[in-house]
Amino acid sequence: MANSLYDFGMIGLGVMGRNLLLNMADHGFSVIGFDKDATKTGALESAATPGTTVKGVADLATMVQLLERPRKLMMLVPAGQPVDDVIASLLPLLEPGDVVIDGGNSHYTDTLRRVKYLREKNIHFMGIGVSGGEKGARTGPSIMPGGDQDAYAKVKPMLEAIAAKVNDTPCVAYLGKEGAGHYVKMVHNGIEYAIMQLISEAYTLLQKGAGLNNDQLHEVFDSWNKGSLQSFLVEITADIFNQKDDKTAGRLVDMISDKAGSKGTGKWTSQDAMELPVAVPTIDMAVAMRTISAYKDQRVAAEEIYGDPAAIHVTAEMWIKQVHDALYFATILSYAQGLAMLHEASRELQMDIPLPEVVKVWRGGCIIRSSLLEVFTQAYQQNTDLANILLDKGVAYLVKSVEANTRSVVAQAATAGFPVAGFMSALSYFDAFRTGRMATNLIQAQRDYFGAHTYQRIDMPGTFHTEWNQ
Ligand SMILES: NC(=O)C1=CN([C@@H]2O[C@H](COP(=O)(O)OP(=O)(O)OC[C@H]3O[C@@H](n4cnc5c(N)ncnc54)[C@H](OP(=O)(O)O)[C@@H]3O)[C@@H](O)[C@H]2O)C=CC1
Ligand SMILES: O=C(CO)[C@H](O)[C@H](O)COP(=O)(O)O
Repeated sequence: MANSLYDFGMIGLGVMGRNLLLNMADHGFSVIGFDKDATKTGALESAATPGTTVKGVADLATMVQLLERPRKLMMLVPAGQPVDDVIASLLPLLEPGDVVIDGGNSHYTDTLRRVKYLREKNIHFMGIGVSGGEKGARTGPSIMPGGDQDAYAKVKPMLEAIAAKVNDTPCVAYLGKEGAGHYVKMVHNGIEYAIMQLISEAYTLLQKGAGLNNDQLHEVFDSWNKGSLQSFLVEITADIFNQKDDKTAGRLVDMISDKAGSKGTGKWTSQDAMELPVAVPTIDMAVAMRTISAYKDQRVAAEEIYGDPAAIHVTAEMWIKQVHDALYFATILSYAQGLAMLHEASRELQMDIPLPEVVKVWRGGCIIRSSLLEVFTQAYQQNTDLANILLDKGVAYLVKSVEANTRSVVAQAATAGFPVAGFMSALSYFDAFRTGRMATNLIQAQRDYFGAHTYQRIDMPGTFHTEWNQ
């Protein structure tokens, strides 16, 4: 490699950057990575598969000089200021036509700003969502590119080579204009938050409601992963219940604090949904529950005052079946909310997001991959402009098949006092969505009564105001 230039460069050799670069090398690309921490550049080279071409450098200018023109490089650094800092350091080193990719979880409005700024300097800037965590990055992630189509053409063969494959189809596709890649990744993470919240609710209903121990929880989630709930998140949940603690005689899950962290993408999904506007209450609830999880002292004090949930009065066998169905129902509703958000954002923000491609890209490699994505892929084959997957006949059949058990779980959990805001919000969204005439006519009447906000009638066109109670 002494006189040759490298195919691809990576800035930031943390969890994602290191593994994605090694994945590229495994697929025959010569790669070079930069990190300011020399231990990470050394670790990159020593982790490379023998026979692959991988170099680590601790000087950015050296990396840029060693890249084939036009240069193709990606940054995988924390979102926010670090991305702007990297761009500022890169700019004096680049030439017109070079392609710079932000593969991190940046907010799409930052990506829009950076695309514009770098376009003025004839640099192609792309926001690309990457999902799959550490293992996915190494062996095949789901990749969500958006932005400059010419730039995408330059990196497409490499992205297709490293992406996860489903039936030999790479889990990567062009997903829309400018900030679309990061928008789709943000909503992916919003759905991820919702499903994780629902699984944690199923856990409490089975553990505290039916008295299942960790071995039994492992068995239940493992069996669920072999059926209609097959998914990456259910699969890793089964594994988690099996993990022994290396510091005590118990299981690790029981020793982990119940304060859940977050890096922002779930909150952004809720915030941007309200901006559009579109309703994503199960995602909103998932964000809120992580927030409530931080109020540890207050929750412990409140438990003293209000007591524990009451018992569930069905057999464990029946309860497991009902909770399974509620999780299936609410998981479909979480995808429905996220995909409806993408449908609306595509139109409202002129991003041209191809929903049929999004669900195909999510079938493999990503954190929210599940057998349900095949169902949704078929739904979008029937109607490429489907506003909400709940309107698809195949999806409706599945939802109806588990509706009664979902109502039963929500009713019993509410009666007993279990915290199942995710399940409740999914059911509430469903019940509002399937109501042809909601009670919101009364809200319109109230708004007109106190604020002269006007209303529309159902029997004639126009805008009306009434002097109420005259
Ligand atoms: N971990 C995951 O599962 C996933 C993460 N992401 C996203 O990918 C991005 C990277 O995440 P991840 O790899 O987990 O993070 P890590 O913290 O593991 O790695 C980030 C790397 O960026 C470096 N870095 C930080 N600031 C700068 C800077 N100003 N200039 C140059 N390098 C810098 C860090 O160096 P140092 O440590 O020396 O500061 C570190 O090597 C984030 O946006 C994250 O949200 C996306 C999908 C999944
Ligand atoms: O993008 C990811 C997975 O898809 C990252 O793991 C992200 O950090 C998850 O979000 P949070 O840290 O807020 O739970």
